[in-house]
Amino acid sequence: MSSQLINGKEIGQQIRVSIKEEVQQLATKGITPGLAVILVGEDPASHTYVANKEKACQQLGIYSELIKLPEQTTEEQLLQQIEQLNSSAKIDGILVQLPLPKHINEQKVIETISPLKDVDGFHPVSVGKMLLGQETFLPCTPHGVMKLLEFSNVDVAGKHAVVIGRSHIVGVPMGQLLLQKDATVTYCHSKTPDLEAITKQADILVVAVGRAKMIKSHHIKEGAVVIDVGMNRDEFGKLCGDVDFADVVDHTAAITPVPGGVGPMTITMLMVNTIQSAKMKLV
Ligand SMILES: Nc1nc2c(c(=O)[nH]1)N[C@@H](CN(C=O)c1ccc(C(=O)N[C@@H](CCC(=O)O)C(=O)O)cc1)CN2
Repeated sequence: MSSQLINGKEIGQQIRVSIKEEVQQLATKGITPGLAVILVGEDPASHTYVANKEKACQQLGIYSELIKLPEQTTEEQLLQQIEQLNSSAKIDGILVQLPLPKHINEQKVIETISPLKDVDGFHPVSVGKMLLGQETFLPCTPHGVMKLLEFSNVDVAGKHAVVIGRSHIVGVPMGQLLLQKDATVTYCHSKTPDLEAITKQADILVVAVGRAKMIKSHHIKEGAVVIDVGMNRDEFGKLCGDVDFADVVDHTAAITPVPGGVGPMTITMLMVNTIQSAKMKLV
């Protein structure tokens, strides 16, 4: 079967063209969107991600502040930093890069960010509104997946979507967003007894488990759409997803690669959320 490669870099780029136009429109009204990114510690991957977020802001004309804090930063110091940004007129969006060092309570940090500036969509207020289908900041990775499906003309309504993974950041909101587009959604997770029996029924399979190349061709229904949210290193240190791409690709109608699939959409959707926040100044 010939499979369509869902190119997140290209789709993200298309979306960024319209973001740039929106930023220019806002400039005519005296508004420059502003994003603050806080990075605590020395995790190399996190350093790369925040550098890419800064670069995206620069390319699109979004004002950005990168606040790098040492590993030993206390929870109290981090919360104070967030409070300052909550009241900064220049900042529309605040993002604290995850994961945080172990001595800091992630949930407390998320709940300190003003829901009005919660461009990650992780605050309980944003999560609640998302579940109710109300307008809010949607979490960037699942929102990015929905955009990939839309731009690839994958109609979700009436399809059986299976989500493997139940993290608060990806799996759970992913299923909700698919449900809101009228998919029939099944969640699978580490306690699901017969994974294959369920994934084999999926018209759309979204995998977000964090285990390199775990999903093989025997998990896939012929002609399924496969979305790989995983980001792992294989035995040679090469970046790979949760799906064994080479084994699966010929059985799919469409599939995202890693790298170049879901990952680039995460940063693009962060830019979308930052603009959405800045636009609230217009009303
Ligand atoms: N506060 C947050 N923390 C984290 C989030 C998040 O959405 N908010 N998500 C991830 C990391 N992440 C963004 O922060 C992210 C991950 C991956 C990519 C990406 O573009 N990946 C590339 C490959 C990059 C590489 O070569 O290493 C790809 O898939 O093509 C962007 C953003 C955890 N933390």
